[in-house]
Amino acid sequence: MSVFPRISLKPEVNDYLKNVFLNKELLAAVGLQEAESRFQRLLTCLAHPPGHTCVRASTHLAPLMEIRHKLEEELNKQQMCGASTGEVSVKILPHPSIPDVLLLPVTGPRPVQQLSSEVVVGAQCGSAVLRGAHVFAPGIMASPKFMKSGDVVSVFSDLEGKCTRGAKSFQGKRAFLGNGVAEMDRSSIFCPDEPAKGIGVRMVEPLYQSPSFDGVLPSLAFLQNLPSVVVGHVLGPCPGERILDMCAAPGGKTCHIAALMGDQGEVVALDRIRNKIDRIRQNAQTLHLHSIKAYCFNSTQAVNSSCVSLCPVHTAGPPFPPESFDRVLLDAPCSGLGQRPNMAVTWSLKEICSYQPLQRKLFRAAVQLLKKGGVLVYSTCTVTLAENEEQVAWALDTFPQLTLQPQDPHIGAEGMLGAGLSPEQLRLLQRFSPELSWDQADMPTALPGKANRDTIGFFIAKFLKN
Ligand SMILES: C[S@@+](CC[C@H](N)C(=O)[O-])C[C@H]1O[C@@H](n2cnc3c(N)ncnc32)[C@H](O)[C@@H]1O
Repeated sequence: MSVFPRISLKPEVNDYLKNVFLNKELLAAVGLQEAESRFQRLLTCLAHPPGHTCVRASTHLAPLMEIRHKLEEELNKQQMCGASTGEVSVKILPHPSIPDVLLLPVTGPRPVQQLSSEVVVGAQCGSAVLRGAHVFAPGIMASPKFMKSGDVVSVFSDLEGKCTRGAKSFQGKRAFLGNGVAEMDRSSIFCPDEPAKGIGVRMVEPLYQSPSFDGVLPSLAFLQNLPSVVVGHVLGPCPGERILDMCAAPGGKTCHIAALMGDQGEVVALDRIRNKIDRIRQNAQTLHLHSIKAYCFNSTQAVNSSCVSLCPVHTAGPPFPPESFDRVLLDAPCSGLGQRPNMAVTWSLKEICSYQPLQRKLFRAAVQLLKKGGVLVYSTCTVTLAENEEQVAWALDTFPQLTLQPQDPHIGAEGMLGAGLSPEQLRLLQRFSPELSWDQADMPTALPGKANRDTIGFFIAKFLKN
């Protein structure tokens, strides 16, 4: 049964994306029927959560199997206390080829009966609930007039952001997420004097079942999408190196890089949004990582060409002299169209298309800041050609000193046709394309086999500066 049949897009965005997936090169290679079918599968799978929860284990602090065991104990304890949404004992599997990844199955959609008492949450909160979270009070938009702690309610996601906070009911476009028990009265959730914090509704019958990780072994288990963990490994940082993470907040990849270096060396993390810098620092502290230096800075301006040899390299913050870093990660701001689950994108085509120029400005800075012989990794969590393969074609044209490099691990698909790249170049790219296997006979039905294919949409390119 398909509960959220398709992601909802503005018609102009739908047409744009359809043209991407039905581009001439791809049509010539796979034919109209297969290209159409991939696009339709994409729209369907984006609305559903991946079939697993991916945990990056802090193997710089403890061996993987010890973390796996502790996590199983904790999550099973939670279930026995009735605090979790699960019914059967939690089984955690190590990823077959990535040494710091643990996988937990997500099951669903399950048949759940809708109730008359309804709570409506924002779309972002709704996506988190579909991935195993409880409903946190700030995410609640509407609740019944007399809702008391202990009431059993059905939870819905407001797909178009049209529900006003504090509403008593909502009839707009929404999706059912499952049933839960209110942990707060309505008056506390919408208290005008003090913003509500903590769990507002504890999910007991979620449509998609997976353990809630709220506060579980925070220093040892970090929730991260599988392709994002792959990025850290592809970058391949070594102890003692100096690494730049140009768009770093909230710091998931920054912390992974520092962990892979055994916390030896320096990881410089930049982000242009001030309050997000605290998240990077908090995450670094929670994961006991000391080699991270986080700065609020616009990375398009991170190169200081006038201070080539004057500035002491390892002490100053941004801007940096050219060729300051051994490796650079550009995990670029993007249109985010690969994110799952995502039931509705309300952005206009203009917004979707606004990222390519910014990504190029950031890329120029990245190339300048990288030492000769250094590695640059470019990644996005979107599915357009304009932000992925076309950027690679532009980069290879603009910077003759860059060459594409093989990636390790390479567990996703190759790059997508449509940007004029050669078959050899496409093979060096890594695109996570859930639509290739969604609903197909060759999709493994169980973990760990399913994990590499049933991911968010994501793109990774690795360059060497010669
Ligand atoms: C895809 S998110 C990064 C996610 C992060 N790498 C992680 O793994 O946790 C992109 C980030 O780029 C930041 N950003 C956007 N424009 C920027 C700029 N000009 N300079 C620095 N950061 C920027 C955004 O604030 C956002 O946090």
